[in-house]
Amino acid sequence: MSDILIKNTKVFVNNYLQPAEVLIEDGKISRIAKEIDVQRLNQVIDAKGSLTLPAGIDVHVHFRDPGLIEKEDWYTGSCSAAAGGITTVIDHPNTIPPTIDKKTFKDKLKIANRNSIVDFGLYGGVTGNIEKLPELWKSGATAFGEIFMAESTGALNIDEKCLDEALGVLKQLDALPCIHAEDDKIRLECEAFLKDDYAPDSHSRARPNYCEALAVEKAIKLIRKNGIKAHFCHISAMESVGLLRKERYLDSKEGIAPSITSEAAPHHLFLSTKDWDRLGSFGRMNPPLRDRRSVKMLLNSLNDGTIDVVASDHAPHTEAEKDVDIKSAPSGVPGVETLIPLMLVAVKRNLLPLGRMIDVTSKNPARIFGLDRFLKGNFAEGYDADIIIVDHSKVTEIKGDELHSKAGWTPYEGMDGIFPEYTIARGELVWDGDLIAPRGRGNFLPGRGFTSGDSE
Ligand SMILES: NC(=O)N[C@@H](CC(=O)O)C(=O)O
Ligand SMILES: [Zn+2]
Ligand SMILES: [Zn+2]
Repeated sequence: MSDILIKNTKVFVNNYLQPAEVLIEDGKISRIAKEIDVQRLNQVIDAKGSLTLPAGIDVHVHFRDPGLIEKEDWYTGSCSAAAGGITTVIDHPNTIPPTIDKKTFKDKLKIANRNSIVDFGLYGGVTGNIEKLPELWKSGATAFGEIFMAESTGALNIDEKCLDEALGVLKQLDALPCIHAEDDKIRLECEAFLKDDYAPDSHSRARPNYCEALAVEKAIKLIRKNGIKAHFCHISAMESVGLLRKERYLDSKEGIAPSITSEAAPHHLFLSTKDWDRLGSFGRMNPPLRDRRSVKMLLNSLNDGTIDVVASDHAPHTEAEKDVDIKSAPSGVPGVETLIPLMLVAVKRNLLPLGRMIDVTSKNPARIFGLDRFLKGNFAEGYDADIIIVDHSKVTEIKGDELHSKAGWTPYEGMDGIFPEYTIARGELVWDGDLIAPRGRGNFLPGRGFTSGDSE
């Protein structure tokens, strides 16, 4: 494996940016110092004053492979990740077939092993398959979900009774459930009421804030009843944030670590219901675009620590699939490649501090999903060299046709992004303006329940 010395750069260490050099050996960060003297080196990168930062860990992607590879596959999805500064992903189970038992898990693992250029974990799906959860855990599922409380792409949603049962089993396994919280009864009622309304923004009205908040509330009750730790996917409504804040408070009063963690998606942080006019049916995703008040609240809660993680919910669909009326369009937008670029612009605009951005895109996802065991999520000597080099002054326009997802479009068209100059994954240069990584170089990062021999 080639060694790399990054010269003429700045690193964010001890809470401030400081000039440094970074030495990478055997895939690890081996030294961070003002000056590093080495005799023989394979490669020197002159960062020309750019920042060397931890790469992102995106715990919420839908790479669509197997079964939906007209939308994305493990190679294109992982290329899109690497080009956007993400070196680890966790893939959700709503593929065809869905990842809901040992066989479908192993089949997806084989495909990912052969094709992914970034390291990856896989979620185990939760449907009516309660008796299959232990075998998914043993096969190496990182966590479980997304557990759909309402219909979304793939229609894997379950009712409260089934959720309760699943939480009971996952508690026994000591595995983490990840919940897509929307209330399906409210969705059905609102959709029926809006059945003749074809305005794109009717999708936001069909799944209103209280549709999410009520599901969050119900899920919290079941989480507490089962005494389990849990994670909420893509929180978007201000009312949900209030509920999560309360749970944080209750845990802190008991003097215990937070039992409930959550993530926000870039489309809920950087887009709003104002974008319906521009996006039309391309703006359809679940949970839907929210109004400015929720957007502001979401950003505040990312800053104050109520929300722990930013994850893309990369959910690509082709342009042809999306370019239909709002009710026929599938839900979901691509986002793995634009997550870090949008967050870097947010830092530049003082919407959140750089240290907090690093926490929510790298440190916290590693800790919550147990990837710190693999030496991920810490920009420090001895940890995996998962690194991006970014020129913070170089703001460019996001263009869908320059991104690497099969989707070929982005809801952020024309918006500002700061893209990485280089992405280094476990010490290997994978992106330098071109993708230079061999297919299949990504490693599987199995969950804690993995029993070797059970998953080859
Ligand atoms: N977010 C979406 O609107 N769609 C996701 C599924 C999901 O996360 O709900 C998809 O897989 O297409
Ligand atoms: Zn979801
Ligand atoms: Zn999703």
